[in-house]
Amino acid sequence: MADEVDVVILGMGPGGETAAGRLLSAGLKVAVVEQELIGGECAYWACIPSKTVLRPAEASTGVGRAAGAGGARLDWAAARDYRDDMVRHLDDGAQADGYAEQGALVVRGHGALTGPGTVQVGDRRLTAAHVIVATGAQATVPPIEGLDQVTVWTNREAYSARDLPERATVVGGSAVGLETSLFLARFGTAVTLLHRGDRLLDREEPAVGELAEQHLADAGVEVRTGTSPVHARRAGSDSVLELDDGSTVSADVVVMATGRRPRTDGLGLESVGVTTGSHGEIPVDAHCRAGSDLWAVGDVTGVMPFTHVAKYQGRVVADAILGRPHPARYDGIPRVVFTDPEIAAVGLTRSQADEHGLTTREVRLDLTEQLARPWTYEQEPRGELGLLLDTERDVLVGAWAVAPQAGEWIHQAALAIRAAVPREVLLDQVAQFPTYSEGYQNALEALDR
Ligand SMILES: Cc1cc2nc3c(=O)[nH]c(=O)nc-3n(C[C@H](O)[C@H](O)[C@H](O)COP(=O)(O)OP(=O)(O)OC[C@H]3O[C@@H](n4cnc5c(N)ncnc54)[C@H](O)[C@@H]3O)c2cc1C
Ligand SMILES: NC(=O)c1ccc[n+]([C@@H]2O[C@H](COP(=O)([O-])OP(=O)(O)OC[C@H]3O[C@@H](n4cnc5c(N)ncnc54)[C@H](O)[C@@H]3O)[C@@H](O)[C@H]2O)c1
Repeated sequence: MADEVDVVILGMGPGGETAAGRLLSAGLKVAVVEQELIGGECAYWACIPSKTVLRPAEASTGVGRAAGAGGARLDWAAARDYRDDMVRHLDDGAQADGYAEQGALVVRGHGALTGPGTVQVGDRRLTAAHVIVATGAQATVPPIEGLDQVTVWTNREAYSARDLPERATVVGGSAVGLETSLFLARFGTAVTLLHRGDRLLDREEPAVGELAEQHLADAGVEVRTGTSPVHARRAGSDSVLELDDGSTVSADVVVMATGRRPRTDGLGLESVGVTTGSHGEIPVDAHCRAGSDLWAVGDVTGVMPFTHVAKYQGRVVADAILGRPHPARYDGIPRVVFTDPEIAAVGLTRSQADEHGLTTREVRLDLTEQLARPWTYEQEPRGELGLLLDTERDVLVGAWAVAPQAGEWIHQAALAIRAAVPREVLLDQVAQFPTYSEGYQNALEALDR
């Protein structure tokens, strides 16, 4: 016999949870299916533990950077204990109880579509008017010969480790690679970061990658660009990578930060006529519709793999199911890397604007030359801001910042881009004093000159 509900949600990471919360509040009968832990990758092995252990690292160096303060000491055991509390000791019992109390049918196990509106979880069959696929993504490890001989970590091991290695080789020069390198280096690991491209964060403006490399080097990370591992081998207790430039790197652990792939294995997509895209993603329209009464949200859609996007898409789908559809827009979505200082960006890069045929003007501002806040904040101030203006529409289309707390104050640019706020309004807007946000006005004025 089948359990009949209004909506089945496959996967309870941030995307699934957001949709579930909204649909349950509206009084719908919802079944939530989870094969591991309610909360998903983000809550247990990604965003939450990584930001939790990066924070003491930032705070302790921040103390040293503030004149008259000093003497902060990092304590890995204490940081780890707090991290373990933050990830609920990998126990989602309270989450399951919470959903059950809200009226959800909580089903444990791997869910697979068996046809339109039907899902099989073990020997349990669910039928529903709508199915939302929110199964996320998993770390990919490149097929390097010999890798099975060495100690390999992905984000899961890095952010649940009890003990940290003395030496680590991190492969991948994007968000996970940068954050993990900084976290390990701050807690005393000797880190070599390998990146096959010429510049870190190569989807961002060139200046961003250059600043990222400089700040990581300042934190003691050895950054090696333009090289990748081609072979791995064990030498005693060492995990050795042989690189394509003929050199080798030895460490206790190799951390693979080489990207993620949508989780669609065994999902039964063929039973509902869905074919995945070239990166394994489930293609969706602007309402996150993947088929007739079939929806997909979060990393599995390959749209923008961030928790805030998964949550946004969860809202978009819930609203569509509840009869108040609105298309998702992604032009004002911030991208942040929690290094020290933080790296934040939103909108288009110059080369993307060129591809769109936009006429643009850009400005890059050293905030320490014009603002008071970097100097009141730390004695060796840091901070740069870049803006990209569409000169025909006279609105911002891109922004980036590499500066303390940039992830907090990028939102002004995000809203300006999303709402196409006219430049003259932005110029007339007043920021309180002193703040890094004042940089927007200086940068906009510099654009005029
Ligand atoms: C190290 C790291 C740090 C990150 N930090 C940030 C950050 O600071 N900010 C940010 O915005 N993003 C961050 N991200 C990205 C973020 O983790 C993802 O974008 C987010 O988790 C996506 O949410 P989701 O709901 O799509 O999927 P997930 O969080 O992956 O959840 C999917 C859930 O579906 C379940 N599932 C899968 N298949 C099935 C099935 N067939 N049946 C039942 N259940 C299933 C899984 O067990 C999982 O619980 C980080 C990623 C990594 C790796
Ligand atoms: N703060 C945040 O919001 C945050 C933090 C961490 C991760 N994330 C998200 O999680 C996702 C995963 O991050 P990521 O950094 O793992 O993935 P990514 O896809 O952004 O970057 C993968 C990196 O690995 C490299 N790489 C891939 N294959 C390789 C190979 N065979 N040899 C050498 N290098 C190789 C790529 O050049 C790239 O630098 C991203 O989409 C990211 O946005 C977000």
